Amino acid sequence: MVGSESEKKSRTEGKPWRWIIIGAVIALIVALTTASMTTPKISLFRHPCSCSQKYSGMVEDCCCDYETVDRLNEEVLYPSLQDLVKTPFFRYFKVKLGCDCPFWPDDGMCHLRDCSVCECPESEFPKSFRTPFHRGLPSDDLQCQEGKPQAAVDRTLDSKAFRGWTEIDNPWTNDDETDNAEMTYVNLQLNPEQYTGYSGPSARRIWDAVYSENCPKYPSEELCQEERILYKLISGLHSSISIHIADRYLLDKSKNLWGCNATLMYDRVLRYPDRVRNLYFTYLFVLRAVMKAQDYLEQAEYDTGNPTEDLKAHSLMRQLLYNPKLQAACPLPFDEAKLWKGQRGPELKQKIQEQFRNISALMDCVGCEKCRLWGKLQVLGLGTALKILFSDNGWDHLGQINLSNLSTKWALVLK
Ligand SMILES: Cc1cc2nc3c(=O)[nH]c(=O)nc-3n(C[C@H](O)[C@H](O)[C@H](O)COP(=O)(O)OP(=O)(O)OC[C@H]3O[C@@H](n4cnc5c(N)ncnc54)[C@H](O)[C@@H]3O)c2cc1C
Repeated sequence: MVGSESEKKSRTEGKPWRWIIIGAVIALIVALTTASMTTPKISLFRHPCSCSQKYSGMVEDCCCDYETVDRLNEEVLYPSLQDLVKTPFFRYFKVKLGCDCPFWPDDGMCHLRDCSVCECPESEFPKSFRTPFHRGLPSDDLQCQEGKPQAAVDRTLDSKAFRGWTEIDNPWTNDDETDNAEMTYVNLQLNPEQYTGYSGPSARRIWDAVYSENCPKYPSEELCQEERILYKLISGLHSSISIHIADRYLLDKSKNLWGCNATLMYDRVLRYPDRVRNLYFTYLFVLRAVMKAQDYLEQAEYDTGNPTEDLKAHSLMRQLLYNPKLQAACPLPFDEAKLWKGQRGPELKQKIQEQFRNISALMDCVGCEKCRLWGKLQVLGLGTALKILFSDNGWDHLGQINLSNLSTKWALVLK
């Protein structure tokens, strides 16, 4: 999978691939917060075959150009998000990790979540997973986990002072987040998005369902702008997932050596310009949601029970929201006011909302716990961005919402 040394070198020279990580910025700020926001030194623009293609001009359907996105990401968003995601407010994510797949409950995949949380026979379960603070890779003999042992989520929480989140409802997503009995907290810093070994029919089935049933392939003459946007959001998310897999790849299992798999990154994303463009699109869409929610994010309470860290989170958030470079260079990353205008507007919105809810529900069918965690987090981030941008009652309506998990989700998108 990994290319030759010279090939790899040529692919790793040049600009850092930082913007990608922010790409999901709005899965929002949530994805942001994670350790997965490392800085792969892959050059998007000087790849030997991708035709040293430099992306230029306006990002399609957006109001900002490629060069500006690259610059803002490198100078403002990426560094800010790196700090933000480490604060307790952003690093804890409340999630229902149970596998309640509503579409094909009997395909034998859903029991896998239990494997990773310890219903495997003791002999099958890596010892390292029983040690609360273990972070390395356990031996590779976990029979009942789809993917590999590294697919299991580390549920260690490192702060006793942490207060916990109040949940909110979102018409764009499927989860009932008020069902506390089934929710669990995860420290995202301990569970970076990375290669897990999850692939094959189960993974393929999810992606097929996402695209074919809920979000038809683009380009298609029959797609209107709103449908095209849904497709691009999902494709951008898919690119982001593939890039994270490539960025933190298990290069040598016997040595537990992790690093960037440049070949995989190229094969899955960089060689397809539309996948790269869709990543930029998703990035700007999420960024617009963050900027639209500026007042809300500024006034929100960042309260995890750790005053010093919470103050820091608030201050970092303010620095990000009021960054003069950001305001000047890209004041309106995406113009949501153009959408849902035609006669079919309300009907179309309902349809797309339902499709996105289906995609959200599909995350419960992902047969690898860590992939499910990140899939849910990022879809939640996108769902939050959709809610911010397309709420019927306008953004003020969201003033009643408790920020806690909302911002976590945003962080994800922004990652
Ligand atoms: C929600 C979810 C989360 C996942 N998280 C992880 C993870 O954290 N770690 C991990 O190791 N694995 C993860 N996986 C599995 C991973 O996404 C791949 O499915 C797996 O690595 C197999 O890859 P593949 O080469 O078969 O292509 P896949 O990525 O499975 O793609 C399937 C098909 O979709 C199309 N496609 C691919 N990319 C795009 C795009 N950007 N836009 C439009 N179409 C596209 C192509 O036709 C491709 O053949 C996840 C899967 C899902 C469904």
